Amino acid sequence: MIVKVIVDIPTQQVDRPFDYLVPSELEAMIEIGIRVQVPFGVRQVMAIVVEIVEESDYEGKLKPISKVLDYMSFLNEELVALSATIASEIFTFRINILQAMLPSMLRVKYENYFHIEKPTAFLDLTADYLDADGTEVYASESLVEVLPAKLLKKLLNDDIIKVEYRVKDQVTTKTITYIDVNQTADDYMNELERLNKNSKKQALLLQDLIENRDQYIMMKQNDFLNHPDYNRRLLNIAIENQWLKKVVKEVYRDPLANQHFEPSYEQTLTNDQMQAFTTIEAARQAKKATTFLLEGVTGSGKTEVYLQLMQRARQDGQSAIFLVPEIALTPQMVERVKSRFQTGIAVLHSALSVSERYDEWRRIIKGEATIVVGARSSIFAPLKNIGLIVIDEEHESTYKQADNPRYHARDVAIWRSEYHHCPVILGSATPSLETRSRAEVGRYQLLRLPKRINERALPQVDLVDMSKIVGRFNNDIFSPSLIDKIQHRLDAKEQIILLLNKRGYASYMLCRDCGHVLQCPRCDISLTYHKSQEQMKCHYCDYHSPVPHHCPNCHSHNIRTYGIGTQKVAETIEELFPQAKTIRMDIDTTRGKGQHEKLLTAFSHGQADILLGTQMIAKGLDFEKVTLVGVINADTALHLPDFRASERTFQLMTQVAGRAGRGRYQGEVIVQTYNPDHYVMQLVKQQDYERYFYTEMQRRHMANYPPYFYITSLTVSSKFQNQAHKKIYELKSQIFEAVNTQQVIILGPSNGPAIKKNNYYYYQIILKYKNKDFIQQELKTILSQTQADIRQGIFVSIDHEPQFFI
Ligand SMILES: Nc1ncnc2c1ncn2[C@@H]1O[C@H](COP(=O)(O)OP(=O)(O)OP(=O)(O)O)[C@@H](O)[C@H]1O
Ligand SMILES: [Zn+2]
Ligand SMILES: [Zn+2]
Repeated sequence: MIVKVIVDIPTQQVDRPFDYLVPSELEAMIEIGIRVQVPFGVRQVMAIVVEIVEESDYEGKLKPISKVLDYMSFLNEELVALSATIASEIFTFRINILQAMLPSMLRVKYENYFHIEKPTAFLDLTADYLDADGTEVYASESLVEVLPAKLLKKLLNDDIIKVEYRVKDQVTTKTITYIDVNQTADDYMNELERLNKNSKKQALLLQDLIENRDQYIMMKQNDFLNHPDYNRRLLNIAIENQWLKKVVKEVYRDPLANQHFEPSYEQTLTNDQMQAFTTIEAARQAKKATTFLLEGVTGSGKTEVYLQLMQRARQDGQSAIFLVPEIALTPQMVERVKSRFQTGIAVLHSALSVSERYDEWRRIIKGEATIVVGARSSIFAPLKNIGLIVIDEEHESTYKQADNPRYHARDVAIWRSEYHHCPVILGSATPSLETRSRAEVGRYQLLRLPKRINERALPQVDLVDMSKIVGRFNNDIFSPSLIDKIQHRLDAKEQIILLLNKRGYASYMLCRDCGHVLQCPRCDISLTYHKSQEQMKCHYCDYHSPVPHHCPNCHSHNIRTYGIGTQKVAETIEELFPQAKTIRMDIDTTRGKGQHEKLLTAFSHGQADILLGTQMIAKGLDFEKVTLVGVINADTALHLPDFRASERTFQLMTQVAGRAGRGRYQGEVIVQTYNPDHYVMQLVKQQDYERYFYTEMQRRHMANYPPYFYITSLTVSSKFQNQAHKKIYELKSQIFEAVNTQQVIILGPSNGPAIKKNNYYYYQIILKYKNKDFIQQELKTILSQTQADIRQGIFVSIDHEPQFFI
């Protein structure tokens, strides 16, 4: 057997398959997508099997692979083939894509352990190879050395043993402590007779052990301790006297096992929903890889359409992928999927432990989970026979990976759909301009849900001009009209969502005497004030320092924080509405695992009147009693130097406004802004996505921005400013000479000082072009030079369709 592998060396020269011999004893372990270790030059490297062949074209003598690193493959043929396409489309190496496709737990240092699931079967089958009969001994990597690969494979396939990944130096296994009986009832009788008459509790326990001995067999320690007459001291005595013994067992926890989901049933679709449903369902049945844009206003029932379509796919034995922008922010969505389907769902959540995640992947590969819910990287879930891919809130920038490999989940979804001949749904109330314009020209099929469910009205949006308010009232946070509306809703016992738009905005520290702003010494930005930890922090690197009491520049004590944080707003709410209960959601209050969910559940159960938060509260929430949404500061991000600044502002405002009035009561929205005449604010007020789309398209057209032009950014970074500076100009002239400058517009680098992040200096140029053919080859050339650049300490990155700029 010969395998073709891609080695884990990200350079152009080796970005192709290499042939290796498989020693016959390892053949049984080989699968496509499995990681192996191979000799490469003078060293051993990791490699991924991309093809299994019988013969090689290679002239020389083939070397054998040294080791098999996995016991099961997390990739399949489809994904391995796709990795080549993606790599060439986004200017990176194939190994980078393959690595990104693997579950993240394989990217950390881990050890394999074997857990023996079926001891009897295990002992029967391995009797010829193992002399000891204790199964514990073999529950480690050493099993590989003792058993032939074929047998090992059989044990794994038949679930007799299971591989468990444990992160090195980190205990991830969860245990439960049991207590167990250690003597016979007669023995307990004897003990009771010998017992000092004053030991009442002990007597009670022994009495019960005599009468109900069976109940103490493998009893959970907690159950014992919860017994009203027992306590820890008693347990310790019982163990010392050997009446009882302790047994510690590992548990494999299904992250969703303890959660109960009320089953939800299919709703009768509205006419608009029905139309979308039947069109997409027809494409699925006809095995057409059509991409649909489901453009539906907030609360129009997009999710119900996804769920019913996934249900149909499942009924036909197909699988489905459902992508959400961020799992932690969308607990309600996960709950809706769970409660509809109950079983066979894998939720790929970054907060899962390594072993939990391993279990989820294994269920996907074994076909036990056919619906995968997750964020961006779940688009690589190794499902077979996909019948539908859904990308909810398709406009979110989180679908594009910000660092290498810079893939966009939407593109991957469309490629996969072509392989599986299945439809893709891109859903949003505010589609990205790229997507909406593709629907315009027919590359995607546009389906609309223009109305809310049950003909509910969209909430009324009012703009409040803050420039007329600041300084005239007691506080600069709430306008009188917002205060008025909040009071009104509180009186009516309805709920309120308040958004503090922190995008492009932070609290910094400024000296009132000399104007000095506290800066990060390693980066080019001001430090942000974090009240909860009383620290100044850098948002680019991990630099932090205590809050200074005097200005480091002029020593004045007149140094203060500027800008508002959620904490400050929460304090103001408390002053203004002492009777109201507020839940605050921001990075500080949601740090713990499951914390988002807890806060949102509390709010949905009516345990608070006001939900105050940053943009994390804008997405997908469906609370029926929310009738007022207040945006405290709408335009902090409007003037960022980014051509998508207004698009993002429009999307955020529309999304958050959409949280109001989803139930029986009419909703309203107050948007506080310093730019009430700005077209974005006007269109937010009118809640008119279509008008917004055409207006914005015109602006993009005039400035030659996407979707009229493609954009690729080239970023150079180095610890030495002059080196980075020199390199960016070299690249610029290299491109200038190689391409037709009628076809490719080169912008930058900007004349300002270099951006400095974490002690690296950054320069960027932007390429704009209408036709990829004019630039493709040159970008590949630049990619092929990167290895040589790295040796000189210069990092060049190519970002096709960047979401953010430096
Ligand atoms: N056909 C239907 N009949 C009755 N209720 C429905 C129907 N479809 C959806 N709903 C309900 O209407 C509400 C809004 O629907 P849903 O959350 O699916 O809208 P959405 O378009 O996904 O919302 P958003 O994009 O604003 O998050 C939900 O509470 C949902 O259960
Ligand atoms: Zn910094
Ligand atoms: Zn000063």
